[in-house]
Amino acid sequence: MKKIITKDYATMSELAAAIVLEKMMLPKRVNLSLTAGNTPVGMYEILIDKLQKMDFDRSTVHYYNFDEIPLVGERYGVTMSALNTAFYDQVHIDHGNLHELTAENNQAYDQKILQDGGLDLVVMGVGSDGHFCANMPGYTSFDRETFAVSFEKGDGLYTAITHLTDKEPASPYVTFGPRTILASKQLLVFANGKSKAEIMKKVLEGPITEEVPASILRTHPNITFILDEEAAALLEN
Ligand SMILES: N[C@@H]1[C@@H](O)[C@H](O)[C@@H](COP(=O)(O)O)O[C@@H]1O
Repeated sequence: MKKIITKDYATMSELAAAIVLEKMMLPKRVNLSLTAGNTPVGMYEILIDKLQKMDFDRSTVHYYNFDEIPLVGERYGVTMSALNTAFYDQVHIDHGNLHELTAENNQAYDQKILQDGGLDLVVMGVGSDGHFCANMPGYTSFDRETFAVSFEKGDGLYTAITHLTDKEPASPYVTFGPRTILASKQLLVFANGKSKAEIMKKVLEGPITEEVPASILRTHPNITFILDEEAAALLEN
């Protein structure tokens, strides 16, 4: 496990962008999974700026969304819409290179990834409750590959999900499971700000437990955590 602590959000974003860019430039097919959310906003700004200025072969890089909350009456769910806006549309990624995770294809998704050569890099944030992708505390089993989770209007998951979108979510949501993530060749996890300090202490230095889903990530042999000083404030090591 590699841990990098940066002085601020801008430096964290630069380092993350450099790791992603290096992968994108490999002279071969590259399979990436990238996170939505607030954490990667700075990273995407840097990547967009660099990619717009360089001659970049977009055809060799493929993107596999790692979770999705479908929306009632909408073509795209929460994650795909967010990634389209934050990154894919900005750098004109061909839709043939975007692999949507859906309620229909989730059971075959791990097999598809394997057939496509496996994931080269997954970039993830961590929720302040310790979730990664959509592996929530209380709904996580470390044995799982990609799976769907049903919810009903008004139940605990529905309530948790409505914090992530202003629109009406449609059951089930879908997510990579821990086994899907751990099968990736490389992982990058980043976190910034005081609101992530307590959870990053648990993720990096607490017990590995399904109650803190992201704690399993540190068992991966090729994982880098990048934290700004605020998110790292409670770490002992
Ligand atoms: N599905 C996403 C996660 O992939 C993301 O890591 C998390 C943290 O988001 P943020 O970066 O906004 O804190 O939010 C959502 O739940």
